[in-house]
Amino acid sequence: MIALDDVTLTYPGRTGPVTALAGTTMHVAKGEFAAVVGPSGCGKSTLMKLVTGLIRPTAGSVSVEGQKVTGPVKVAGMAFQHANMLPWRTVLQNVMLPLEIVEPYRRRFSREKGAFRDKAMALLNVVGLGAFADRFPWEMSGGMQQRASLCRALIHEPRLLMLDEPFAALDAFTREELWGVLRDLWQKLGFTVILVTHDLREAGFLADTIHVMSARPGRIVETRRVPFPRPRALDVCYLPEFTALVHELRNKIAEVRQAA
Ligand SMILES: Nc1ncnc2c1ncn2[C@@H]1O[C@H](COP(=O)(O)OP(=O)(O)OP(=O)(O)O)[C@@H](O)[C@H]1O
Repeated sequence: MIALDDVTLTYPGRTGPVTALAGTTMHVAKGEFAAVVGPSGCGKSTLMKLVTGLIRPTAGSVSVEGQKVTGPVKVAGMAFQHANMLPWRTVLQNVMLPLEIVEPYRRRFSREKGAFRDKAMALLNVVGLGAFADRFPWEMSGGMQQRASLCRALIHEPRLLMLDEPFAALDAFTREELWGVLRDLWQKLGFTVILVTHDLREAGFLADTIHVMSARPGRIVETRRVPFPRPRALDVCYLPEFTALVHELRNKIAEVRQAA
């Protein structure tokens, strides 16, 4: 579904060119949950921008669903570390926002507002926010806002969900709660995911495949399949095999940081 082949990305930079990625190759199958981990500044966000078509590769190719990426990718939904809810809109209105912007929903919006509203409410119910639809974001906790942000990313039924450290700003308990929310949404809706994270336990719990990047200029130095069967419960994180996986990933990242 997603293919990066031998991708190089060089930013012009204010004090001279900065090569963020060099020779990056990564493939993600349809419906797969992929995680990308690596040292700080290795180009993870750059990789996300390339897949969503916000920037073009300097060399190599990026394709989504067999189509070369040449501009913003319509099949993708996105969520980031900060929920970035619009404070003057209620939670429900925030979740419905993409339907006012993204075609083909945009042209149908005024006619089908009732049906769209039902769709947004259904998603809010899945993430446990049904009763909070008419609240404003500033009346809710960070975890609740991040749940709403996942709904907003999924409201236009994207086939690809791009997540750039979506839970990094949350406390450990809320983060684990949200892992469960994301796991359930993914199992129910079947989209493909690329999750950028610094949290190796998060990657191990959620992903089918974990791609480890080298220090800048980033490339994928290892791809690990996560062997734990699904559906996964949080208990999986306490298995010795899980701890061993996290250790191996941590060692690999330490190694690539030292090599930089
Ligand atoms: N617009 C830009 N111009 C110049 N350099 C940039 C630009 N954007 C990113 N970079 C540089 O490219 C490298 C990769 O950046 P990127 O944000 O993709 O890394 P990252 O892995 O997401 O970082 P982090 O883990 O800290 O979030 C960094 O060294 C960064 O300083």
